[in-house]
Amino acid sequence: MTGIETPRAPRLIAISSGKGGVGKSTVTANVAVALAEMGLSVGVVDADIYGPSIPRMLGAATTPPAMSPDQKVIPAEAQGIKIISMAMLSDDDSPAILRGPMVTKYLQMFVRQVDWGQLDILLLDLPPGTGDIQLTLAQAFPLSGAVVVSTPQDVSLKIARRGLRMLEQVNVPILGVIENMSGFTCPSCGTVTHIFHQGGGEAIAQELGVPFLGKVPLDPNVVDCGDEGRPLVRAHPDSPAATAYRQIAATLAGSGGPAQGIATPFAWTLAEDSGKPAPANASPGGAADRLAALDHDATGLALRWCDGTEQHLSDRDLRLACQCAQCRDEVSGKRLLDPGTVALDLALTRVWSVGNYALGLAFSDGHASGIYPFAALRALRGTELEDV
Ligand SMILES: Nc1ncnc2c1ncn2[C@@H]1O[C@H](COP(=O)(O)OP(=O)(O)OP(=O)(O)O)[C@@H](O)[C@H]1O
Repeated sequence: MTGIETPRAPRLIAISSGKGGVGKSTVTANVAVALAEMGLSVGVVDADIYGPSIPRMLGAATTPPAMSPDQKVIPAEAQGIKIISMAMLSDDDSPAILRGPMVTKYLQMFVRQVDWGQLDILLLDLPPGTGDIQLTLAQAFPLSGAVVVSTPQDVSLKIARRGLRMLEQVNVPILGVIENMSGFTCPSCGTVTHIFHQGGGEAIAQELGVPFLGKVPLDPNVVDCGDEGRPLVRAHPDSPAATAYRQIAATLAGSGGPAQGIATPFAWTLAEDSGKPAPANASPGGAADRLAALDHDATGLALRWCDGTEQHLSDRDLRLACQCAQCRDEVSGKRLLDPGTVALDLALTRVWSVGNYALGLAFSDGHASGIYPFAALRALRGTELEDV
């Protein structure tokens, strides 16, 4: 059994930002504490592998973690929160130089091979940016949703907008936008003054139709608290920033509930009929881009979508529709796979989930590199495929 396959799987919420230094880790640490204060059982994965700062901000030890008898990593604990971070696996002075695939490997371990116990929420403090690593993460984990942190500055907001679009493309529900360093809290009287522009985060949330979770003001105490390992929500619980963190936590606690559709991750081996996902509810108002059930028989793969639409695609048609780099020219979109080489009796052998947005398919000819996004699958019409 893996770390997240507990009887009640925790909600995995990614905290992301388009660029570094906007306060993503500070938000993660304070929101985690606020969630724990609400009585929830909270874990944090410091997935910011290049600049792990969560242990410092929460005052957790960075000594190498112990292993449980069943060879799981025992997370550190501080402020009532379970924490795992790259900072525990490498010493402070040697920055982690890891390439993309290694990062994903570490993160898989952080989520799946850690003895988390029974968690309600697992927050993932992502590395900044909207590149490959973030995309791979969205594919590797069944995220309940993601939060985007931005500052009120134009450039940060533009990058945040790009990040939001990327998350939308991979079907990660966007739980909302947080505008950090919005206005300045006077250390003596607590009044918030808006030195820079403000409200940009709210405008972007509105423009993209996602929730706006709140504004956290600039507060010099945030920096000291982060450096001393005493999160602001504990050290200055009545400050405007602490109030903002608590409001954000309350909204997050009630959002990102179980996503519609079949539970992910799954890996279904057809010959053994093992790992087949259990069907979920489908109804006319349901999501058109979520799968409610999968079945397979001699005529092909049957898909039922959450809005009740039924679809049937033969194994061979699915193989011919593969969009991987071996089968399609990435630039021209021209098919490289010769339909004449695909046997008429070719069969589907395995089906697995890719994040919340696609299926991976393997076939009896050994081909297993195709990823089939839900939107692309829905657009396929078996009998209308232009092939022989
Ligand atoms: N609301 C705030 N008021 C004042 N300082 C803040 C606030 N939020 C964050 N900071 C400070 O800004 C700096 C960057 O914050 P943090 O490390 O959380 O950003 P980040 O987005 O996680 O950065 P990176 O991903 O690049 O590591 C820290 O010194 C932190 O204390």
